[in-house]
Amino acid sequence: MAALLEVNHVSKQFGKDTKALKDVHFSVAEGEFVSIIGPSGAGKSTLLRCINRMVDATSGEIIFDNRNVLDLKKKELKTIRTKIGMVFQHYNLVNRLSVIENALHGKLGNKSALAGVLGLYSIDEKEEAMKILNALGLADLIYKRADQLSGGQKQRVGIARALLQNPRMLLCDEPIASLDPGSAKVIMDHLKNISTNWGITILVNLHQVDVALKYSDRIIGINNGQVVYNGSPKNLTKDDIQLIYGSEAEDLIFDVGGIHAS
Ligand SMILES: Nc1ncnc2c1ncn2[C@@H]1O[C@H](COP(=O)(O)OP(=O)(O)OP(=O)(O)O)[C@@H](O)[C@H]1O
Repeated sequence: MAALLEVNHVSKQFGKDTKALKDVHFSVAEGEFVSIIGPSGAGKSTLLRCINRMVDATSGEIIFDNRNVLDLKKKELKTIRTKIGMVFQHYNLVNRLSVIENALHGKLGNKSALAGVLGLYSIDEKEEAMKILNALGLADLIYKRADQLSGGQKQRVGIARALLQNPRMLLCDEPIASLDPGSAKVIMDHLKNISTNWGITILVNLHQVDVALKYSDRIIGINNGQVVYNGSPKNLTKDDIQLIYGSEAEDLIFDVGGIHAS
């Protein structure tokens, strides 16, 4: 399948000394579900942020839908960002607004500033929001304020908002790190369904190796800003885990249990 995203030799340096990404190189096919794993500080969030230019890479190329994201001017960047939805660990909802108002914020990238400020949404947009909220099991909660929701419900609103952009890809930065195991499973099942049945490409940062093994078409392992594993979950060995996590690996191998012997 054709690559939707190509990350070509991307490096990112913060200040004089911090090399957060070093010559990172991989591609992602349309509709693929790819997990990025690695220890704290490995560069996972920086990588996702470079892809939608929340952070500017120091060098390299990021080709999304045949355009180099790093070359885009403000207006083109705004257009391409509507095609790249972002899902955050802490949801980034507006607490005083309702579920449906938060979800409709996904449409703001396509609107004039005035229409956005006035909250002017068409009937079609509202119907689309209802359809997506229904698919995410939120139909009964549409008028509830965001600050009255559970963490798992908030994250589903965050996903609905991202889907209302009509994205081709979702970047999910630790989407289950603040959730209990039950809510985490619901979120991962929704993300998998969005990739498999809606054809939307998913790139997700995860701390949990067992979750990455269960849900991913492919795993990218990062250590100290470098890609040290890029392959199928089926082929991930204890040696690969050791390479990705270094001294933290022993606990993880114990937790993951079923991982293949190298
Ligand atoms: N805005 C910034 N300014 C300076 N250094 C930064 C900045 N953002 C990240 N870093 C540094 O870049 C490196 C990679 O950080 P990043 O947050 O991408 O790692 P991570 O793998 O996502 O970690 P975690 O799993 O803990 O979220 C770290 O050394 C971090 O301190």
